Amino acid sequence: MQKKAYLLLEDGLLVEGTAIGKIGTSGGEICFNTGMTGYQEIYTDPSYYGQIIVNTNAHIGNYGAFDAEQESSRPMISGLVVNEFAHEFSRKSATGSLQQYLESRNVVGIANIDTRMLVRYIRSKGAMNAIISSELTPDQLKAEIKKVPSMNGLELSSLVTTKEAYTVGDAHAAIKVAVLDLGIKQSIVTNLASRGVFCKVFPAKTSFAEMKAWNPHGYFISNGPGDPSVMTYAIETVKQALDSGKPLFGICLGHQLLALASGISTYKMHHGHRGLNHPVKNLVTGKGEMTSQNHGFSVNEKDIEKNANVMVTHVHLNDNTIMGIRLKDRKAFSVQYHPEASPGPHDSRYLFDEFIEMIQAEIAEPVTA
Ligand SMILES: NC(=O)CC[C@H](N)C(=O)O
Repeated sequence: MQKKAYLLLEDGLLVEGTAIGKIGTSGGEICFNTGMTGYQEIYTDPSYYGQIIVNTNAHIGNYGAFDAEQESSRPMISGLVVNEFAHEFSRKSATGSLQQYLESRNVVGIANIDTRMLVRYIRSKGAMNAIISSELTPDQLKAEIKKVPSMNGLELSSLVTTKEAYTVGDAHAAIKVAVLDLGIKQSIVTNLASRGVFCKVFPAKTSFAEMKAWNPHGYFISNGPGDPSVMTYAIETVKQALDSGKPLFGICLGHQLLALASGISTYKMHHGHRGLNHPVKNLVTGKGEMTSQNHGFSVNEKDIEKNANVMVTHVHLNDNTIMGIRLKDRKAFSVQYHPEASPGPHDSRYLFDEFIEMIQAEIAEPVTA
């Protein structure tokens, strides 16, 4: 017999389903991802820390779990909501079932939920907190959900960043990049290292001076969870990295921090973008890209209009939100979406090449002091 579970939303919507993963109670901000594949990469993306994920794909778990398909060492999500959950899996290389994977890693989930209804609900009401439980009554949950912190104003990177700095790639490579880990996805580092970059990944609160002492040719600012506007320590690091004149590239949270360091504010979106087929237009080349996205905050369009030093390079074709910026007086650029796309289409991987070309140009003709 499957155990009963409840999902309660902050505004009082209560839905009943069946327990998956670990028996327990867990709260967070509820958001949905429309990707049809790549569930394990999504659950282990540290940008999702503090969030309950609704997978819109109707079947989840069919291909089991596989150790190599992780974006970090463990699932980072606060909970999981699915429609039909596959307890059986059909892939030879799988290391186990998704149920075993979630249970052994303490992820609380709920299945047999009308996810289509739920997504339409979140889309109309906006982002909000939720709680899942396979042990508490609906009345107990009403008290419990009040303890879940709001994503607005929440700093989370320091909870998911690496404790110690580490290196990835060939130590004799011609290019060295200092990576600020605010909750980085492994495939971002892999994308840099596979292009011949020697990376040193630093903990979130590392001072700029410490990163500079390693003598990198460029700086990379990673993705990560939480509200960028309260990350004063990281905004300061980005400002100093910009002042150094060395090339800088930011992805997602790193993009938001480049904007904040340039005097442009960020805001919480109504319900965010999370999926694998978000259409983006590159305004420089005029080309379209299908992109992988996962963000709930965005860079303020109005502030950009007032800042002559910031050029918009990419926009979202569904809602015109800012998807990429470049500074006119610095070798610095960033995108709101995920060019490493794990999971997702590989249309935007050229951005890693552009970063490397920028570094090569700087090495050939340094403009830095
Ligand atoms: N993937 C990310 O880096 C997410 C950035 C930020 N936490 C947001 O939700 O917008």
